[in-house]
Amino acid sequence: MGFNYPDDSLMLHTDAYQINMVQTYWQEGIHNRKAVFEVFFRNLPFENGYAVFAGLERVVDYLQGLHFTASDLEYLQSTGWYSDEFLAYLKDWKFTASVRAAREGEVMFANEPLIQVEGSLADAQLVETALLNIVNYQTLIATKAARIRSVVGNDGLLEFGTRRAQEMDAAIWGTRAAYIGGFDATSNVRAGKLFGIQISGTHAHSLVQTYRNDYEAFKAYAETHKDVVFLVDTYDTLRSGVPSAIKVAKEMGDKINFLGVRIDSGDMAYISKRVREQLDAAGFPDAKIYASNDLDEKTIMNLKMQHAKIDVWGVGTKLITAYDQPALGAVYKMVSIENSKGVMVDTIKLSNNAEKVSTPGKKQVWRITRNSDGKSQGDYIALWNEDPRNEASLHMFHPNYNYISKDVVDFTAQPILQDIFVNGELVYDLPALVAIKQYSAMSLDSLWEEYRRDLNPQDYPVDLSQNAYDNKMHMINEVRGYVNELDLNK
Ligand SMILES: Nc1ncnc2c1ncn2[C@@H]1O[C@H](COP(=O)(O)OP(=O)(O)OP(=O)(O)O)[C@@H](O)[C@H]1O
Ligand SMILES: O=P(O)(O)OC[C@H]1O[C@H](OP(=O)(O)OP(=O)(O)O)[C@H](O)[C@@H]1O
Ligand SMILES: O=C(O)c1cccnc1
Repeated sequence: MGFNYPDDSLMLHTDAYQINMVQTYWQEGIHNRKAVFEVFFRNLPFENGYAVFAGLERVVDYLQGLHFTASDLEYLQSTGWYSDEFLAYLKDWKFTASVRAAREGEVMFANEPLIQVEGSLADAQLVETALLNIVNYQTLIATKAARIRSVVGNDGLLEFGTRRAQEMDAAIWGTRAAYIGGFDATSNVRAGKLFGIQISGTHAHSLVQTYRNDYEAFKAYAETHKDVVFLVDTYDTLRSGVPSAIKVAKEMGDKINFLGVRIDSGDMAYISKRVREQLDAAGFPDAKIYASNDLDEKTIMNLKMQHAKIDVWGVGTKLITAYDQPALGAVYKMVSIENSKGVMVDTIKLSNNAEKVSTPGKKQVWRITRNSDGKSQGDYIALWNEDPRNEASLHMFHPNYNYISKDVVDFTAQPILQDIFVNGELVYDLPALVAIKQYSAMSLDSLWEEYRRDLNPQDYPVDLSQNAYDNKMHMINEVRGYVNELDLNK
């Protein structure tokens, strides 16, 4: 569509303040100073013990070949905010920064870089908004999906959210994120086409309403489809819906593959048990019971506690909208910048709220696993020039409560941030989606159960190296001293 702009691009999918700042830097001649920014979130969503990082593929797609098109520049000019010389600079601008990121599907934690952008101040600033937009949403949905997967065990899990999603992009990319987080299939046909996700589905109440009769509707449907699941709750699940489904399944025999029935209302624990009895008694012990209706991990867990006889769960609204926590809150913070002498200096953002004080310096996240059992001991955030693989013993301590500490020996340290772009060139082979999903399950599996449970999980250790910690303390003191000196209220 392009809203009548044949060359519409995502370049202006940003906040005006980014371009405004870049105009300042350009005017001052500092736009090419090197800077490092990192994306991280401060709190895990849904009070979960981990997050599933998602969005990298779209980030790559967005960054590749990013530039201002003619209509982008025309629009910027029409605002009257930017000088012709600056617009001429934007016309030739290309993204040439380096980007490092966690693999898609990786389990990640609060206060650790998910993505790192290192390049000119202009490059790093211009891409902030889109990067956050992508990663905030997709990571949130992948995490919600993983929570739901964790309560259903090996049951089937279908994504049904498109109709309730916050518009079309959210439906498509949310479906992809849900798949990474553990869903098996989706009802969204375009997501099937674009991403190769298995599509799946039953039928709506309107089919039954059209025929005004369960039996007629199921019969007509069965005559035109194989692998059928009948929605049995339009009029009366136990007296009409299920008996009609059974009748059609018996009549059609081998001509259809009767997969089962879906229930979408009522007391699903009670009804599913009665439906199971009816299907079994009719000789369909393998027919599955599908359930949907405002499900989420809490309701599903509760239904399982009630021994509901449900085999396949269809989840829409509460997954795709991240209903109980609609924002992840990931931020993009500058951690280092080149000074006028060409030297990189670390930067910090202070706050009265200790949680909001950023950790200065370009960093790597190291996942520390104990060799004896392959389980994660915690993440170790170190300055870029450090390499814990050279250490025989690693001192890990809580960044706020230093007395909580341990020394780890016989460990493997895996660097989490990978090179994605080097000086604007894509150097990363994007894995197939199914490989991302498998990687995610593996990454989750490396966590102790205590961090994985849905309710009140233990805090996974995210520690700073001694150098990263000392650097942070040093900078806090330095900035405090500077503010005291400068205090204009004095
Ligand atoms: N046994 C159960 N235990 C806990 N929650 C249940 C149980 N059975 C159903 N639920 C959930 O309770 C909620 C009931 O919602 P709602 O009142 O909208 O359903 P309904 O009236 O049965 O159906 P309809 O969608 O036709 O209004 C849903 O979120 C459903 O998933
Ligand atoms: O409840 P969710 O988790 O969002 O799952 C998707 C819902 O969408 C459909 O209902 P809808 O009332 O839109 O259509 P229908 O007439 O087919 O039931 C379906 O029956 C589910 O209830
Ligand atoms: O196929 C289904 O059963 C389905 C699809 C979307 C929403 N609700 C149900």
